[in-house]
Amino acid sequence: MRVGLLGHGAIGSNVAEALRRGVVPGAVLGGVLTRGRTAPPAAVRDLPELLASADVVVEAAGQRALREHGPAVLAAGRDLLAVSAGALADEAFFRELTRPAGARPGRLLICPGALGGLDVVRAAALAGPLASVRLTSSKAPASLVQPWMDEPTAERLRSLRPGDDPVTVFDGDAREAAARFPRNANVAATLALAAGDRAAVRVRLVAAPDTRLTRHVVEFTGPLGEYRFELANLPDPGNPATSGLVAPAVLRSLADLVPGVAWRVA
Ligand SMILES: NC(=O)C1=CN([C@@H]2O[C@H](COP(=O)(O)OP(=O)(O)OC[C@H]3O[C@@H](n4cnc5c(N)ncnc54)[C@H](OP(=O)(O)O)[C@@H]3O)[C@@H](O)[C@H]2O)C=CC1
Ligand SMILES: O=C([O-])CC(=O)C(=O)O
Repeated sequence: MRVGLLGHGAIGSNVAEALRRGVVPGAVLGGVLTRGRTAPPAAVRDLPELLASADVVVEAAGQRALREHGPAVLAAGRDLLAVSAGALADEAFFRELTRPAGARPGRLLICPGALGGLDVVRAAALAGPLASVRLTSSKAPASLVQPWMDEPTAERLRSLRPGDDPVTVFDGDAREAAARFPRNANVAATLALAAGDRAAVRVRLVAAPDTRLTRHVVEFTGPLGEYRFELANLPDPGNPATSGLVAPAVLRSLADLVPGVAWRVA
């Protein structure tokens, strides 16, 4: 299975390196497409070249890149494994990507990324509607700074030090979280997709000066019980906004796509 990579940053470079080391038996690196700010190994010039090099395309390049390239990847019949699920919070784009054009379009697959436990969320959602679905994410304050923030707010986040109180920077629904924090709240959109109701997930983003870890706490109630689980991920050294777990999560998802795998914990 030839893997085409969109993006060669914190996630993409780790995925590329692991594929070259043979971490996923049966999967090899096809090509890598970036905006050209770096020159990654196996670099290709444009999307047609990436598609020619790949059976499956991994998007690890951001919500804008998923919008730009996702429809053409699917229309070309390639499966698309996406990490920037926040782009799907936009209703029109969600419809476009989940009803792809083309005679035999590829499948859209959402990687769990920095999150886990989505098997439980999806199973519980099949038993009946979920209630009070909540995600609370806390991470390094500086990685929550956004271009649209006013300077005093951005500066307040940048100047938080260990010992200072945590600051809630967002409290609202998953759709708005994903749009306002495109490099932080893809997990919120992923949880909303897993829960089956993209409007119902309540999201709180917290700037936490006291921890090295990025925490995601998922809570919900379903017809079969009450659930709460927490992940505490070390940030990726290349991008503190991104959990180090995301690249291995991509590799795990790719391993499940290799043809001929006889069993799996799905
Ligand atoms: N679901 C999840 O749990 C998570 C999802 N994410 C998503 O993954 C994305 C990537 O994260 P990360 O690797 O840390 O980001 P980085 O900023 O480290 O890397 C981004 C890479 O994408 C490339 N890129 C950007 N725009 C385009 C484009 N239009 N076409 C092709 N390549 C492009 C950049 O190329 P260049 O070098 O040329 O600029 C760069 O190589 C995030 O923006 C976020 O959307 C991130 C963390 C968790
Ligand atoms: O990496 C993380 O912990 C989560 C993240 O940035 C995102 O969902 O965009």
